Amino acid sequence: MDLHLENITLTYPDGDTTLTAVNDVGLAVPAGTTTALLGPSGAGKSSLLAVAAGLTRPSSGTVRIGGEIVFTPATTVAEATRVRLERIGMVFQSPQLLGSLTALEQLELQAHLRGRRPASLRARAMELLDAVGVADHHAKRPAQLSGGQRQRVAIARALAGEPQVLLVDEPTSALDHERGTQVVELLTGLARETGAATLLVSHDAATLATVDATVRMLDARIEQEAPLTAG
Ligand SMILES: Nc1ncnc2c1ncn2[C@@H]1O[C@H](COP(=O)(O)OP(=O)(O)OP(=O)(O)O)[C@@H](O)[C@H]1O
Repeated sequence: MDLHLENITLTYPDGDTTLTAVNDVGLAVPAGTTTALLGPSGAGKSSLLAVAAGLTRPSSGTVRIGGEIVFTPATTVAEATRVRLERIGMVFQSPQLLGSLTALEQLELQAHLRGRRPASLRARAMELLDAVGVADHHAKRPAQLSGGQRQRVAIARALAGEPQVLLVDEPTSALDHERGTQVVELLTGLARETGAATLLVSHDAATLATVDATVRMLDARIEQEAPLTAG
């Protein structure tokens, strides 16, 4: 489903005044496509992602998924949590896997928590681990995996909940250029395959050849929106 951020403003209290982290930002991510959010440190990227995830209430503006308003300044924590559980997948900069579970179990737990009951939960989880290239490691715990493998498991785990929207914070920061490019390519392909509207924050423009669009933030505003040329 499409993700729409409409007129999003987010301010934080800053002493006697307020700091505007996101200033009247509009952004549309069509279903099945990937948009990369670029910009210097402090531009407001993580703040915008937090609003899109319902982790932070916007000061003004609305977030829609598939046309339906899901987050506004009035959304309660309980409502936001429900929407996040049912509709949104998240991948954080550091993969935040559960230390005691194998790669396969991380996915099974996620699907279970989200009430997903595919005919064969295990088969679907294995399919996703295969899609991200770590099926051979399905029985390993996080400590037995490399940083890149953990990142891939985290991506597969986010998709195990069958999210309509996938939000990804700096997926390549712990990876070298080649692996970073592979992970972005993987995310772009999975978004297309699953129909998830994917928004990914990145510092590394060089890894973004396969995304559908890039958006640059500067001083809390969107600076430009341009489809990347193919290749
Ligand atoms: N919880 C908070 N309370 C107060 N100010 C905050 C908070 N979170 C972020 N800010 C401020 O909001 C602005 C935007 O920060 P944000 O983290 O969204 O930027 P960013 O583009 O993601 O930066 P980076 O690339 O360094 O992560 C910054 O000036 C930051 O100091």
